[in-house]
Amino acid sequence: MNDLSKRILLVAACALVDPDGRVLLAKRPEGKALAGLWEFPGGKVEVGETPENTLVRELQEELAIDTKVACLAPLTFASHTYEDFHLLMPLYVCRRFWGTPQAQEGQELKWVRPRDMRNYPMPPADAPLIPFLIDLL
Ligand SMILES: Nc1nc2c([nH]c(=O)n2[C@H]2C[C@H](O)[C@@H](COP(=O)(O)OP(=O)(O)OP(=O)(O)O)O2)c(=O)[nH]1
Repeated sequence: MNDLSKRILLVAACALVDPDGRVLLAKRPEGKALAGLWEFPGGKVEVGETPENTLVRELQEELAIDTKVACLAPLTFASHTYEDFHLLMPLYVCRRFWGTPQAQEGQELKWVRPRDMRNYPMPPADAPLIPFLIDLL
């Protein structure tokens, strides 16, 4: 199968930033694809959603925090071919949210400085995103 015959999966991801310039990573639970890897919170963009809507929903579902579309700033994106699909993943930055992130799905959470992210194994699509966060923060 060549790349062009794969479906494009649109996933919205968020770099939540704390006042110290650290970014929240979540460990993908056992049993899921890419289990054990550290990822940015987010998820698939559902029919009828904008990527920003998706993030407001996912941040509430996964972390029980509230934010607003206006608090999500686009930073960059990932474009990566996996075996079953091609991932297109816009990455947003969010510094303004309400509540303290608490894992709602048993995921381990960690606030990590971008320069330390190389110590946290991430999905292959995510590696090219790290330099953008290092530059920003
Ligand atoms: N949320 C998120 N997903 C990522 C990242 N990097 C990366 O390759 N992905 C991939 C993993 C999944 O294939 C897809 C996200 O899908 P998802 O989190 O909504 O769905 P999932 O695989 O957990 O499965 P499910 O909800 O359908 O059970 O994007 C990342 O940094 N954050």
